[in-house]
Amino acid sequence: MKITVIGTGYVGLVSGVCFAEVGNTVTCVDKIPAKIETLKNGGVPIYEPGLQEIMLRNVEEGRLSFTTDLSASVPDSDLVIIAVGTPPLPSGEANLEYIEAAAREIALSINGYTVVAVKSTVPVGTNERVNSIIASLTDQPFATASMPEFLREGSAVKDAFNPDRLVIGVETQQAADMLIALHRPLTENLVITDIRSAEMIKYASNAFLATKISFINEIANICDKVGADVDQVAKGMGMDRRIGASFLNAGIGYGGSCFPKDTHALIQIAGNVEYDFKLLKSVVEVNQSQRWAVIDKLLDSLGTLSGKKIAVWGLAFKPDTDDVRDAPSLEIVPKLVEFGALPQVFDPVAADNFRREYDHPSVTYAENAIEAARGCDAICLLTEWGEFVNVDLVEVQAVMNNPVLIDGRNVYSADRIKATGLDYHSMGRPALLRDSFIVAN
Ligand SMILES: NC(=O)c1ccc[n+]([C@@H]2O[C@H](COP(=O)([O-])OP(=O)(O)OC[C@H]3O[C@@H](n4cnc5c(N)ncnc54)[C@H](O)[C@@H]3O)[C@@H](O)[C@H]2O)c1
Ligand SMILES: O=c1ccn([C@@H]2O[C@H](COP(=O)(O)OP(=O)(O)O[C@H]3O[C@H](CO)[C@@H](O)[C@H](O)[C@H]3O)[C@@H](O)[C@H]2O)c(=O)[nH]1
Repeated sequence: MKITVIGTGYVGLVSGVCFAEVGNTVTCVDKIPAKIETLKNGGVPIYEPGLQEIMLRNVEEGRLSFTTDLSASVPDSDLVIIAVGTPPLPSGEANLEYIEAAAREIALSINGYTVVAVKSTVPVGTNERVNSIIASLTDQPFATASMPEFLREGSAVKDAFNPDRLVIGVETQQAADMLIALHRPLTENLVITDIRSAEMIKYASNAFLATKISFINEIANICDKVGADVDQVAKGMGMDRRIGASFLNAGIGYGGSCFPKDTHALIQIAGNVEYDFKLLKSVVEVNQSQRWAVIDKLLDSLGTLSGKKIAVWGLAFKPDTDDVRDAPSLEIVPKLVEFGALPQVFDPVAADNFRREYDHPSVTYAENAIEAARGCDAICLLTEWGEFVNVDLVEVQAVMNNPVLIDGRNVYSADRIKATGLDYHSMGRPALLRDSFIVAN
């Protein structure tokens, strides 16, 4: 099958590589010449473990190419996938200008029967809008489809090749047959449904995962007060298959390019049909206040933050990515500065992206975890990179001015903390350091 993918962000690039790997001929298009230049030279404009190797192999074997010229590849394609951004508008609604522009460009280039599938996360009704834009600009035969993407940054390659399920929203059997054939090599778990339901599945999935995170974070806050351990609570809950163990890691809340944007968008989608999505509004509110828990714990430990050197470990919204979109660090570090603190920050790959979003003379950039900790009055771990998880805590304590460690992701065991004299604070694990705390793994 000949496929054009429009947009070379995470979704466009990873799905382009994935569909090439299973035997299709794929052209990835982006309107940013620098991105296409990087890709043509064998580079990857995003940080995604494992992607480059598969990408280069598919280029070498002639199944994958890159261009800025949409009109050159669309006419030959059986399938055109729209994977452009849908960033939030100030109202929280998804900005659909890139989707609509792509639909117009596709309409002017299609030649013969083509399926146009939207992979971007879009509100219910958007595929119908894409359909009417294309229909208004061409008399060529086409069908539209919704193919929401469920990959996670940092494990995008693994997710793309081992999906739990794939969702295909279609309205003709011909389009269904084509898209089933395309996805079968990846999984047997295909949900073939109508377009509106497919669009909704994506938002509902992200909103539910965000709900799990805010739920366990509130349980963590209660554990902090009643002297329990949220990790043990999550373990005990998660073994019930009706609940499931994943997405119950308490911490400083969710960030990234999807959960914050998509929860706000779903609240708006509901509001547009006069439905007040009370539960999801609370999920968002809990997530916001969870970020301040780090500051509260610092204030409890240090009294004041004015003039204090605070090491910040991790700036990316999660490990294994350089993405800082809606990262907790982008609110926590400015708040530290507002309180008069002097943050010493370190992230293995996201420091440049962070600095582009927030640059302040009070912030210094360290070369590694130990250098960030040197002379500090406290450390805040915001992202659970391996470098922080596996650090020698005895060495860390030795270089600090004052041994306070706020573990925003609950990564350290009781044994490791007890081997130090660190004044350790986690998110909902006050029971951890009690002598009577016994756990068997
Ligand atoms: N990032 C993720 O992990 C993820 C996962 C699942 C779904 N999604 C959804 O997928 C969509 C894309 O996300 P992303 O993070 O890959 O986006 P992104 O913003 O990183 O990349 C989008 C790319 O599309 C290009 N583009 C925009 N209009 C174009 C046009 N007319 N022609 C050619 N190129 C064009 C842009 O230049 C940009 O490079 C969003 O709706 C997002 O919510 C993202
Ligand atoms: O138990 C957990 C799990 C995650 N997080 C946080 O939640 C955020 C999102 O994490 P994750 O879901 O792993 O990353 P994303 O790449 O944002 O992926 C989500 O968003 C994508 C874009 O829509 C979807 O495709 C994925 O299925 C969905 O998991 C991060 O800040 C994590 O730190 C927690 O705090 N606790």
